[in-house]
Amino acid sequence: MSPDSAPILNVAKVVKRFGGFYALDGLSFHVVPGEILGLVGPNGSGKTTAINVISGLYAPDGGEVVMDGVSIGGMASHKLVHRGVNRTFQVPKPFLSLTVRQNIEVALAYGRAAVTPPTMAALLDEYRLADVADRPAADLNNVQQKMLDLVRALATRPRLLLLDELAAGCNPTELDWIAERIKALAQSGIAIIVVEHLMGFIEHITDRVIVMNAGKEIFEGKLAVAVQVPQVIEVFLGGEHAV
Ligand SMILES: Nc1ncnc2c1ncn2[C@@H]1O[C@H](COP(=O)(O)OP(=O)(O)OP(=O)(O)O)[C@@H](O)[C@H]1O
Repeated sequence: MSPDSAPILNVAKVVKRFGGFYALDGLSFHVVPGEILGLVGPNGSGKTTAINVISGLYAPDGGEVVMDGVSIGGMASHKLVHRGVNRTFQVPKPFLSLTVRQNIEVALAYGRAAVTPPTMAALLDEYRLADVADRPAADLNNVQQKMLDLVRALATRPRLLLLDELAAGCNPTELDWIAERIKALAQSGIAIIVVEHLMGFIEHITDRVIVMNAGKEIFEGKLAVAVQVPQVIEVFLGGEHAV
């Protein structure tokens, strides 16, 4: 990442309410092309809601989501895919009765028309799905389902990729491999926002993190610095541990 790059995404004072509850309460951050930004915070702090708003699943109730200078808050997910925004889900959502190959074919056909698509063979190979290419997605194990979810997103040629707990449930060898894949994607210029609870993984792959609590950012910077900030320690460990 070049720190001088213009942001691809600006999230400015975004609010998302469910009834009277503020899941996002004035959240602001930005991400630049080629950057891996971590969104971390305790359970319920609003990380997935932020991903859901940016990817068009929810319309914000306030504030602005701006991509390439255009306000995209509330834009439908399929339109955002064509602008280059795509995501993975905490619980992957492939077409279970379609084969792995068919799932990827759908995504390839749906992706940004102006950008040359990656080949099926490369996607299957790079994400270790070649052996199961002709099996229904329902047959895949957890890691394979997650990789299929990632490949479906990549097949649409995103410029902004949102990864929601992609690494959860993976063993250390798989984590290393996934970390290298994500870093390679960022090096190709994709801006990546990663939501994870695995702090070692986050430290290894991110350039910066936003620490969230109660729908707001309470820290922005390196994770190694974040873990020394009393307010961050307090939200992760509880008040009695704060220094
Ligand atoms: N559709 C919804 N309806 C009502 N409340 C919701 C909805 N989605 C999220 N919330 C609430 O908003 C808050 C933030 O949820 P969110 O899933 O964004 O947190 P999170 O930081 O991703 O948590 P986790 O780390 O456990 O995944 C939680 O209190 C959650 O219960």
